[in-house]
Amino acid sequence: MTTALLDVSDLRVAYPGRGFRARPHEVLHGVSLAVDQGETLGIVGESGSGKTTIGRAVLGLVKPSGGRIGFLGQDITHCTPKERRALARYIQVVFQDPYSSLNPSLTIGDILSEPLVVQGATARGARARVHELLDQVGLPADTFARLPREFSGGQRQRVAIARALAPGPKLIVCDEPVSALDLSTQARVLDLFVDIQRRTGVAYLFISHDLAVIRHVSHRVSVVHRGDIVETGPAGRVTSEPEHPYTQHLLLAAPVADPVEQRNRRVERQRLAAAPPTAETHRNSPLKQGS
Ligand SMILES: Nc1ncnc2c1ncn2[C@@H]1O[C@H](COP(=O)(O)OP(=O)(O)OP(=O)(O)O)[C@@H](O)[C@H]1O
Repeated sequence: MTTALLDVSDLRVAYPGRGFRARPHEVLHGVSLAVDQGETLGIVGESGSGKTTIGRAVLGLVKPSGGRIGFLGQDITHCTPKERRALARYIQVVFQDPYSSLNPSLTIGDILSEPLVVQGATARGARARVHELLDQVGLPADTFARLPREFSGGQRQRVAIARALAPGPKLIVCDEPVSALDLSTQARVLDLFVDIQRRTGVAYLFISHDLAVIRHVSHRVSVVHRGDIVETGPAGRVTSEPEHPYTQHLLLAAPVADPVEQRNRRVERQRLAAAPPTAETHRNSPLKQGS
């Protein structure tokens, strides 16, 4: 049996309650998922469902109240700060906002060199590696000496991707990495993620509220609803023939260009809301035919 790269089982996270004697508020109720080497697991769900909290727990940014997070067979649920710093060599992150995630006073060259020098690279070695990374994410060599403010959102997100790639990680947690970008830039950046994975074999835990984005990049998809995973399966199947009523609702709520299709979906959504589907109604659903 091969060990999954990331193996999360029965993960629970509770945030502190607000106010005097308020009780902790549990937002993940026992989430289990696994990501294999070189695989993309998409995490999709509505706002507030707990997607970001899953990513933050994997990154060690929130403390689980229960469950286990394994990485290459090691238990990383409760790491010390020192162990967490060592793990940064293997687990990296790309956040949503390319504007706030880069230090505005450093050149791109310095931003990208820093993690390499921390790992022990010489200034010359780091410089050569940064040029390689810029090339890998499709940015010109003169990017090195420039500041983040000189770049568009899409270009900044390419810098953020290069920074995540710098230590040669095995897993990147991507938290809504294209949702601040316009549609055509989104498509190019998503293609870049796919291309980088082909070349490097890195795995992604890819978080998005957008089913179309998730479908584009994922091998498998887990659907999160109110702190639980309600469905996991191959991306094509989950995003076109969902089994769980919540995923069906999510698919019907996604915007489509064709106004007739949009109307059909609205009617189907209302029907689903009025009567949760049985196996029979699901078989006859328009989702099974058109999407
Ligand atoms: N630091 C925090 N303190 C208290 N509650 C929090 C905190 N962060 C998130 N929550 C709550 O936890 C729940 C899950 O939030 P989370 O950000 O994980 O959801 P999400 O699916 O990523 O949503 P979005 O797509 O809007 O970011 C929400 O009810 C949210 O209000």
